[in-house]
Amino acid sequence: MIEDRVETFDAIIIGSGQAGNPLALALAKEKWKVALVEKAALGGTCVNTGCTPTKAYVASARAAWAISNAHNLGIEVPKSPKVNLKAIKKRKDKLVNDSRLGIRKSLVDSPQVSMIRGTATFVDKTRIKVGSRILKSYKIFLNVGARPRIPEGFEEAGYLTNSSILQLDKVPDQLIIVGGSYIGLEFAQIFHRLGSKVTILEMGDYLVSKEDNHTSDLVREIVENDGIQVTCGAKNLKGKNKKSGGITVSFEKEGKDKKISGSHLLLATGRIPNSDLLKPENAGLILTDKGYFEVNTTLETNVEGIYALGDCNGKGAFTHTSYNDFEIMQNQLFGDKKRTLKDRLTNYALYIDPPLGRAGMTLKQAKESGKKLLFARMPMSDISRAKEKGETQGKMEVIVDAETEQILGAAVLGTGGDEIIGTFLTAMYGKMSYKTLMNSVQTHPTVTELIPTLLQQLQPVEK
Ligand SMILES: Cc1cc2nc3c(=O)[nH]c(=O)nc-3n(C[C@H](O)[C@H](O)[C@H](O)COP(=O)(O)OP(=O)(O)OC[C@H]3O[C@@H](n4cnc5c(N)ncnc54)[C@H](O)[C@@H]3O)c2cc1C
Ligand SMILES: NC(=O)c1ccc[n+]([C@@H]2O[C@H](COP(=O)([O-])OP(=O)(O)OC[C@H]3O[C@@H](n4cnc5c(N)ncnc54)[C@H](O)[C@@H]3O)[C@@H](O)[C@H]2O)c1
Repeated sequence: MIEDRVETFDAIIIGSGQAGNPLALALAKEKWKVALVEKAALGGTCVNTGCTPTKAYVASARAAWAISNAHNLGIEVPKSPKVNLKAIKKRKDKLVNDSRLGIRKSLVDSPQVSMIRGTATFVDKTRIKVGSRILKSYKIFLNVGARPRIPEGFEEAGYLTNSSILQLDKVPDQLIIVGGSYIGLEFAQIFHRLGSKVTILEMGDYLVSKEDNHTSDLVREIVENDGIQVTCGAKNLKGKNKKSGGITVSFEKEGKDKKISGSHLLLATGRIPNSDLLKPENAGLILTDKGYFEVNTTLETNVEGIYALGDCNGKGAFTHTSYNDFEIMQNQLFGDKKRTLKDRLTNYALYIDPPLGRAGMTLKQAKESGKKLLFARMPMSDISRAKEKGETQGKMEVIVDAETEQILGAAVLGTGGDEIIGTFLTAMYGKMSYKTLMNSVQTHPTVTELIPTLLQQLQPVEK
């Protein structure tokens, strides 16, 4: 009976994320008949509730901060800035909408692509159900992304997530943020700078615990210098709505019971993959213990013909890693088949101000690799350009393989760090000797000109 209704395609893509959309267009260009299934807004997380809206808010928050701190540069501003969150949101909504419309237009303009709205589930290895429709293909690409993880203890609390906080049109008076990592820190600084009193509660001993402790400590110093309250080592957190309005979060710290109250609560406690929504068991797909699809280095799952791209494969959690998955897929399907996950280096930025740019290994990871290492670290306060800007918080550091002379990792926490890290990354992709970069002449006055000086300071690392 079901077979009567089956619509066949050369490929089915599930999820209009950072890999799904370009893949649909690339397949269409090769004259494949493609179904692209999406349950929510086109563009996925990055466009709608991730990078684009948050970095729009980061820009507004930076403007508020620059005005409030202009007196440090000899500019007297008669009054503190008046923040209009409605206007900030409107600007953000326009950026998001323009991006969505661009994606929509490119897909609609492609007659090979059928846009199908709804939640997809597997019927079996080759068939997908969306509402009353059954789609069939021997090539299925999953780009279903992830959603906020809500920990136990918040069943009785009204909370915000990265998505709902972007819908507020009034700045919260007191914002409690549970989770002191990428999402928590970016929103903490945004809303603090827009006028909220912000408290971060983190269960671990360090903020951004994936970084080296030295980096985490400096990040903490930066956000605390801004005026954000931070409590690490907060265990057993529970949230409750107050009868009088607002929220109370209770927790334990060093064996003592503590409590704080606020007007709003943001949960920034990690993300879980949307793999479960697909009923993957119907296709015999294997998931890792954290719910990610298991993939090989060319993104194929344990089921032949089914591929997983982007956040849902657990191999990256960023827009650029999802897009790179698309590039690998395209190369495997239509190119020389040389590109694989093995080529990719770790890189990302944490968009607090000043930002942290990261590439390759942390020092802890490099030590665990057992390689002979060289290491150097310098404070941002040593750089003329940082001094001239009056933005001297942070550091630059680099780790080198003593035998190959190649750079294994770098961190630039400081003004322009998100851009400057690209210099290290380029040297790493080029498998360049650190000496080439050390002997390069960089432009004065830039923060990048510290790189050659930093490399001159390299010292062996004790095992
Ligand atoms: C607050 C925040 C800030 C971020 N900032 C950055 C940043 O600055 N830089 C950066 O690189 N990364 C950032 N990220 C991460 C980045 O947004 C994601 O890594 C990126 O969007 C890649 O996602 P994706 O392509 O895997 O899937 P997504 O973009 O999440 O798309 C998945 C799509 O699949 C759809 N879907 C899911 N299940 C089904 C189903 N069963 N049927 C139909 N459709 C389905 C979803 O509705 C969604 O549209 C941020 C994330 C957040 C939350
Ligand atoms: N700039 C960027 O590229 C950017 C920005 C935001 C998000 N992202 C992506 O989004 C992903 C998710 O970010 P995230 O910050 O939510 O997740 P995360 O997994 O990095 O951090 C979650 C934090 O919440 C804490 N936590 C978890 N449960 C808790 C509890 N019950 N009580 C107290 N603390 C608790 C954890 O210890 C951890 O520090 C990241 O992996 C990142 O890739 C990227």
